[in-house]
Formats: sequence, structure tokens, C-alpha cells
Amino acid sequence: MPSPIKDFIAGGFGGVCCVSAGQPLDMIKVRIQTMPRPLPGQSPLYKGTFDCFTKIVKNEGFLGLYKGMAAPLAGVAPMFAICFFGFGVGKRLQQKHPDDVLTYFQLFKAGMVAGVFTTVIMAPGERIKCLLQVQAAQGKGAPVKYNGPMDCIKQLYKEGGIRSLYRGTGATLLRDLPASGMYFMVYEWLQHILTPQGGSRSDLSVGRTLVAGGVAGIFNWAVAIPPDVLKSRYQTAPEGTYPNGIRDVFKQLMKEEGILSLYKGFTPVMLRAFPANAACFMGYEAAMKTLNYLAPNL
Ligand SMILES: CC(=O)O[C@H](CC(=O)[O-])C[N+](C)(C)C
Repeated sequence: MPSPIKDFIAGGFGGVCCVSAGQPLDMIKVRIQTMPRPLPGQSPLYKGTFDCFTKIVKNEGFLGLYKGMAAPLAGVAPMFAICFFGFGVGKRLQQKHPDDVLTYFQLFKAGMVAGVFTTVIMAPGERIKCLLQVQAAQGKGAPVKYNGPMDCIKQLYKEGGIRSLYRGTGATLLRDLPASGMYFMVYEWLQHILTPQGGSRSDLSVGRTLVAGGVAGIFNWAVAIPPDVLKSRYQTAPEGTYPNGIRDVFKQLMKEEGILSLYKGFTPVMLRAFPANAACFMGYEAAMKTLNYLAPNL
């Protein structure tokens, strides 16, 4: 019988693996999604993923790619812990008996439950992360508003209380409910179809777990990118820019940049999605196996 505590601990370890493997490409994604629109005759700040990568390394050093990583590590490990815990809850809510096998649609719904759980941490975490990443994009010499994640939390709270910290919650839910559903359903589906006949899903196979985790990450983001673009814009805009929330962001983007702007950052997102989530599920499964060995009754 899967234990909620083990789901929580193993999920947290999966999150640490995910951030470590995915941070540089996440940085590139947010920089591309939020770069200012070039004026007529000007060339864009970043011409693409590789250009953005080389500019960050040239202007800020290699460690520039890992700027703002303390916040994701502190936020993402608990977020993944809650996410895997929430997935477990979502599954249990639909089972009459712990051994009941769920359909893929039921796994999708359990993933959506995980999405609801994670938003509590994800919404403020993403707001802080995006603000710090965009601030870093302004380069050396530009005025620094936030001196790190804690200062960012304090200032946001002072400016607008909890509401300001949680700005973008609707957009985060819009992104993470279907995306998390997809994430867990695809992972379980691939684990199932890649398990050889006569083998068991619970035998840990590194190759199968990496493929299933990596592809689950790709499917997660295929669904998540458009709401993610709206969310990043909304969460990093000065107060009052979009009085009707992401509806205003959507209208402005459609008017000024067209439908393709909803896929801004597609390349770095997809380049990150496979390794980051392969590492995440590998970390989760390895931690779960270790916990089952060390503490079978937990
Ligand atoms: C948006 C996000 O954090 O997606 C997670 C995968 C990733 O690439 O970080 C999945 N999930 C939202 C289910 C935690």
C-alpha cells in the first residue's frame, strides 16, 4: 500500500533532481518569454535559445544560468513533495480498495488533484522566481529592486499583502490542472506499456523510468506553455498593468504579437522538459525504493 509520507519525501527528492537538471533552460525560457518587444528597426534582445544562452554566459558568467536557483530549490522541492502527495490523494479518492487499478482518465483526474495541491506553493513561488529572473535580465548597472527571494517576498507583502504574493493564481491553476493531469497519466501509461510481459511495474528500470518521466514532462509542457506565457507576463508586469488579469494579457498579446506568441520560449521549455522530468521521476522512484527498503512500515 503506497504511503502518503513516502510519496511526500520521494516527491521532494524528485523535485531537487528536477531543479538541478532543468534550471539553466528555465532561466532561458523566462528571459525569452518576458523580453521587451523590440521597437521598429531594433533587433530583439535575444534572437533565440542559443543566442540567449550565449548572452547570459557572456554578460553574467556561467553561474548566471543558475541565478535565482535558491528560490526554486526552496520552493520546488516542497512543491513536488506536495504534488506527488496530492497525486496519491487523488488516486485514493477514486479507489474503493487500495489495490483497485485506475483507468487512465482516473489517473488524469488524480493528476489534476495534484495540480490543485501544488498551486498553494507554485503561485507565489513562480511570481518570485519570474520577478528575480526578469530583474537579472536587466543586466549589470541596472537598478536592483529585489535583493534575493526573501527580500522579494517582504517587498511584495508590504506592497499588496498576500494578494500580491498570490498574483497569478488563476493563471497557475489554468496551467497546472490540465498539465499535471497529463503529466501523471502519460507517466503511468508509458511505465505500463514499457514494462515487459511478465515483468512488474514496481521493478525499477532506469531506462524505462527516464523515458516515461522525460516524455511525461514533454506532454506536461505541450499543454502548459500558452497559459505559462500569460502567467509569466502577468506576474512580472507592474501593478495595475492588466486590471482584468490574464484576459488582458491575452488580448494584448493577440493584438500586438499574434497567436504564435503563446508559444514563446517553446524551444528552451521543450529542451528542459525531457532531462528535468526524467531526473525528477528517476529521483522519485529511487527515493521510494530506498524508503521501502529502509522503512517498510512507514
Ligand atoms: C509547471 C511545472 O512545474 O511542471 C512540472 C514539470 C516541470 O517541468 O517542472 C510538473 N508538475 C506541475 C506536475 C509538477
